[in-house]
Amino acid sequence: MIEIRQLSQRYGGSRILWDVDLKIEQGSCTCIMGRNGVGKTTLLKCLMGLLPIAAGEVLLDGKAIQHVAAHQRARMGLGFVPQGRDIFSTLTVEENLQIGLPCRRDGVKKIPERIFELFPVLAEMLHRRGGDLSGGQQQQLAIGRALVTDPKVLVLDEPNEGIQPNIVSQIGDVIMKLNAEGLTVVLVEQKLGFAKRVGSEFRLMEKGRVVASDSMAGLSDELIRRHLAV
Ligand SMILES: Nc1ncnc2c1ncn2[C@@H]1O[C@H](COP(=O)(O)OP(=O)(O)OP(=O)(O)O)[C@@H](O)[C@H]1O
Repeated sequence: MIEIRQLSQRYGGSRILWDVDLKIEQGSCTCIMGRNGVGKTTLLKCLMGLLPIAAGEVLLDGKAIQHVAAHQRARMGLGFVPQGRDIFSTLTVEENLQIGLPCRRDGVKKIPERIFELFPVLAEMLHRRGGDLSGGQQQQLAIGRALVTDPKVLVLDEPNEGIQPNIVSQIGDVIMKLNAEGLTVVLVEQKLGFAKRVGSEFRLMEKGRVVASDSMAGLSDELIRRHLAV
């Protein structure tokens, strides 16, 4: 479904991603893991078209999209929940959700009820300003906003960073439910327990390269010790 081939990326003079090869299978929940600074966020931004790439290919359903603009990738079915959430703090919850509507391929102009079934708190807070929500509520709003686009793939960058445990657990439930319904999920995740709970696949990064790829059951103690332990 998604294939990244020989992708390289640099910030100015420093090279961040080195010949990254990565496959994401349709219907999987793939966790991209690795220590701080190995290039996980940079890789997601390259996938989403938010950063230019120096070399390589990004394919969605066999079609090369590395030159396609970010807003068009959203229309093609890539939904993104960025690190830090990027909620519009002066807009209401409803307005934040409506931002996703123009990306829909089916022309639906109303926020689907499903979003409020998944995250009831968003219905309760509909007319509050985004900036007035707690961190956990903002994260639910960011996921809701991505789901409003009706994505084929939901891409999340550390959705649990700085969030209280009961909301982390709710977010995990929602991700697993959506994945069980067929939504492909790509997730940058540092929390090992969460990754093991929701993920079906892992991709391990070290110094700008993917160094191990397998089903989650194959994430051995040795790989954890070598590439994840701090
Ligand atoms: N805008 C930028 N300009 C220059 N260097 C950057 C920029 N953004 C990130 N970097 C550097 O690129 C490298 C990879 O960063 P990236 O954020 O992709 O890693 P990460 O694995 O997502 O880390 P974290 O888990 O801390 O978010 C780091 O060395 C970082 O300092």
